[in-house]
Amino acid sequence: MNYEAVIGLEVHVQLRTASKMFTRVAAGYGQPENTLVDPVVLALPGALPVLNKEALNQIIKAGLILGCQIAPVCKWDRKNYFYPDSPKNYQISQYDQPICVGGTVEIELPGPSRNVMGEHKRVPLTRIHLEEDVGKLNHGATDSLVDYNRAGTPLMEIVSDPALRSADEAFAFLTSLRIALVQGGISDCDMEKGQMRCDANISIRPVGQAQLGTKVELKNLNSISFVRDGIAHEIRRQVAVVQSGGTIVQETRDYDGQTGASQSLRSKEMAHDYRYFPDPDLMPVRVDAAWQARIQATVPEHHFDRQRRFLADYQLPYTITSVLVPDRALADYFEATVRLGATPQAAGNWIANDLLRELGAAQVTLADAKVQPAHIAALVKLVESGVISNSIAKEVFVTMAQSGELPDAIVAKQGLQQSTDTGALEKWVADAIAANPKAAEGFKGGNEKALNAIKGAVMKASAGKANPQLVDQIVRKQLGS
Ligand SMILES: Nc1ncnc2c1ncn2[C@@H]1O[C@H](COP(=O)(O)OP(=O)(O)OP(=O)(O)O)[C@@H](O)[C@H]1O
Ligand SMILES: [Mg+2]
Ligand SMILES: [Mg+2]
Repeated sequence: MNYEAVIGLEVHVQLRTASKMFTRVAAGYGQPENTLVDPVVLALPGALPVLNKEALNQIIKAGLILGCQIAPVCKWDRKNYFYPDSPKNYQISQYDQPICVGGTVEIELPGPSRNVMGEHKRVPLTRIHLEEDVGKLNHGATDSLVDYNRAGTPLMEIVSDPALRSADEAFAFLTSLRIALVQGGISDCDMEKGQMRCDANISIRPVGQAQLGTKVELKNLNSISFVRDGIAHEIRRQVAVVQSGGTIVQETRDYDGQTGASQSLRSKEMAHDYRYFPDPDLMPVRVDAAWQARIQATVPEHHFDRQRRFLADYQLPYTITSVLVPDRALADYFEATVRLGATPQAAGNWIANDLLRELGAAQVTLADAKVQPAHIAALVKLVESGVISNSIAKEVFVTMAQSGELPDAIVAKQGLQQSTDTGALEKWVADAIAANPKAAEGFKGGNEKALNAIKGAVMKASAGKANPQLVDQIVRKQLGS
C-alpha cells in the first residue's frame, strides 16, 4: 500500500515591538534573567493588563501581507493551564475569534536545477491569532530556574491548514513565510533566539483516502532544516509503524535535530482542557476599515511578486533574482542602481556577485557598504562606453569597495583608461605576433581560435588597458586578413 503524508504547521512568531503585549516593560532578548518584568508580567495581585496597540498593528499587517481577512473586532480569551513558565496560570490568547482568518503562504518548490524557477503553490492558512509568550525554564541537574523576561512578549500563532504534502513543502513554507514577515518588519524571525518557532503536525493516509489520519505533533524544531528533517523522519516512522501492523497514536513527540531521533513527550490534551473564557480584564477592540487601510498602505510588495517583476521588467536571470529578492534592502539597492541609469543585467551581476563577495570578505553589512548604487551605476557606464575593460572594472570594484572612491576618480588617478593610442597598440601587436609564431601560422591556416593567444599577449603587455575591439582589428590587419 502507498501512503501520502499530510502536514499542518503551527508557527509562533514574536512581534517586533518595543514593549510587551499588555504592559510598558521592554520586550527583549539576552538580558540578565528576570530584569524585563513588572507587576503585570509577574501577575502580582491587582495588576491589570493594558493593550499595546503596536502589537495589534503588527499582527494586522502580518495578516494583510498574507492576504487574510481581518476580523472587525479583536477579542481576548484566557487559556487556563498550570505551568511554572506562566505566573498567571493562564495565557491571554484568542480562542473563537482570531484576529486574522484565511490567507495563504505562497511557496516555491525546488526547481529541476539551481538556475530554473521551481513550481509555485499557495498553502492555505486557517487562522492567525495573537497571544502572549511565556517565560523560560532553565533546567539544572537537581532543580529548574524560571526566567520571565520572555513572558508577555507579543506572539502570533500562524496555523496552516493540513495542506502540505512533504518535508520539502514545509521547508519552502517556512522559508517564504520568514522572508515575508522580515520584509514586512513584523519580526526578525531569528529561530536561534526563539523569535520564530514551529510545531509540525504530521499524519499519513493511504493514497486516495479523503479522511485524515491520526496526527502526531513534533515540537522543539529550532531551525528550518530541523523542521524538514524531523518531518521526513516522522513520515518514515509512521509508515513503518503502520506497515508492521501497528496504529498511530495521537501524541506530541520531541525531535532531536542533532541525533535525528524522536521520542514521545505526552499524549495530546483535548482543547477543552484549557477552559477558555473571555478575559474580563480586557475590552474587545474594534478594527475599522480606516485602521486597516492605514496599515495596508505600509505593506511592502510581496517578495515573489517582486521576483516576477524583476524577471519580466529587467530580464534578469532567475539565479540573480533569487539572490536579490529575499533581501529587501539588497533588492532596493539594485533598483536604486537601475534608476541611476545602469543596465539592469550589468547592475544585477555586480551586486549579486562582486558586491556580496566584497561585503562578505570585509564582514560589512549592506547598510555600511562604501560602494553605493551611484558607484555601480558609474562603473557600468565606464565599461559600456569602452573607457575601461571588464577585467579592469573588476579591479576598480575591489579598490572602490575598500576606499569608497568613485570609479571615475580611480580610473583617472591610476590611468586605467583603455588605450586607443594606435601607435602603442601596433607595437604591442607586432611584438605579440613575433613572440607567438605558431599562433600566427595557425590563424593563417584558418584557425580563428589561434588569435586568442596573440590578443592575450597584447592585453598582458598593455596591463589590460588595450581596447579589445581595436586589438582585434590591428591583429587581423597585421596578419594580412
Ligand atoms: N490529521 C492531521 N494531519 C496533519 N495535520 C493536521 C491534522 N489535523 C490537523 N492538523 C494540523 O494541526 C494543526 C492544529 O493546530 P491547532 O493550533 O489548531 O490545534 P492544536 O495543535 O490542537 O492546539 P495547540 O495550539 O494547543 O497545539 C494545524 O496546523 C492543522 O492543519
Ligand atoms: Mg496551536
Ligand atoms: Mg499544536
